[in-house]
Amino acid sequence: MGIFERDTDIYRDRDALREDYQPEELVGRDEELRAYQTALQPVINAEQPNNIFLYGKTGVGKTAATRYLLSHLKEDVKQYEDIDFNLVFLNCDGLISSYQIATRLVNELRDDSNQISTTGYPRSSVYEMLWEELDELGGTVLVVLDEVDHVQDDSILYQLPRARANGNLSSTKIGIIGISNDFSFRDDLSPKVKSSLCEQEIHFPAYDADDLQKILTQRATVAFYDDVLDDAVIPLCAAYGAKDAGDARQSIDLLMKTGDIARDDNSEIVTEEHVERGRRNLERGRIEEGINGLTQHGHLVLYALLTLDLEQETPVRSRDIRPRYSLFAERAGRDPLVPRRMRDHLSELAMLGLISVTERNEGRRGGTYREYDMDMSPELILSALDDVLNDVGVHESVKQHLISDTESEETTALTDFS
Ligand SMILES: Nc1ncnc2c1ncn2[C@@H]1O[C@H](COP(=O)(O)OP(=O)(O)OP(=O)(O)O)[C@@H](O)[C@H]1O
Repeated sequence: MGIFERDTDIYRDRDALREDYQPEELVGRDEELRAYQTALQPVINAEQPNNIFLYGKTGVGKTAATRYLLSHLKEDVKQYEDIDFNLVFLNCDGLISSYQIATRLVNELRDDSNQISTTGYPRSSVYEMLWEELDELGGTVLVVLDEVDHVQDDSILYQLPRARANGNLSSTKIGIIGISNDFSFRDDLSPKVKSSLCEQEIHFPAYDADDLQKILTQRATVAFYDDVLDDAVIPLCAAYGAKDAGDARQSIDLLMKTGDIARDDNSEIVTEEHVERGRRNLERGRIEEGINGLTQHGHLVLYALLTLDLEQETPVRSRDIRPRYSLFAERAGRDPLVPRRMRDHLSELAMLGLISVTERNEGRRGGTYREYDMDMSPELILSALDDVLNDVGVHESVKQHLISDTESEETTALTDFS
């Protein structure tokens, strides 16, 4: 007998939980889909399309809604002979300049034998090639720029929506759909870009627990066999998703991790306990990834705040974190950073969701200040702070939280911080 055997007791189609799965219907997005459909209506009317800007946090269905509506649009235009419709979809992740976007678009529009190199041309020549390719298509062209916030200069975002108005296109009607999860990107656009690119804006809010339940139920029906999921599983995954960020991707990932753990257990049903383990497992991965990306000073600030938290000293102001941080920095053989730079590290930790920050008001004297607190379980944080513990030593407050393999070593050395 071979060493591999099929184990499909739980999953009917696990791929339905993967990122690249396109659901047939989008649930819980009626209002946004209506607004989006209205904004796309000029295409069907053979009119100049709107430029549309979609924004909202990560995992709230911006790309899914775009793919869903554009695939319908592509089908529905076929009934009108006077519409020649073309779609170009570009994800801007990894493309930071207008030049790179323009060369990629030229290459998307050209056949394989006629591609241009991604360096070496003056920008104006690449734009000329782009106008030529676009105008040759004729009809209506929609260009989708997903994750458009990666682009660091405005040029293409100004040129593309205005290509017709500026006389660069004569036969083609062009519309741009920009998609972004970076709220500051839209605010930082220059007024002239904003007014053309953001002609129609559609905001996708975070999902609440009810929305996430609907989304998860839809996926689970395809992914799992009937009656395999305990009744509490989907509500629990949805509740965690809503509490975290209202992100459908994260909730679907949790459901998949939950199913995988149940499968690894050879369990015939998926239970709440599998959800809890799945959540811990994903959280550990997320924390490790966040912590690994920090500098040593970031680690030292985090370790300092963690020890204060375990001594019940949180929430705490940065000036009260500073003595502990400075002590740890010295132990690690590093000069402590100035207070402002230390606060930058606290902000970064808060941005990564590793710690929480609350703005407080000093009352009648007017000033505001920030207080910091820990959000994550100490065990998870410590398991990712190995190097710092080696450099600084084990603080008394964390000893009982060191995870079992370290804990079991009777020799875990405590450092004297007095
Ligand atoms: N309303 C919905 N119904 C069904 N599935 C959904 C819905 N919203 C999101 N999803 C699913 O959640 C995942 C994330 O959605 P999507 O990629 O559209 O998010 P996004 O807002 O574009 O995020 P990002 O800004 O990170 O690209 C996808 O697998 C998508 O199919």
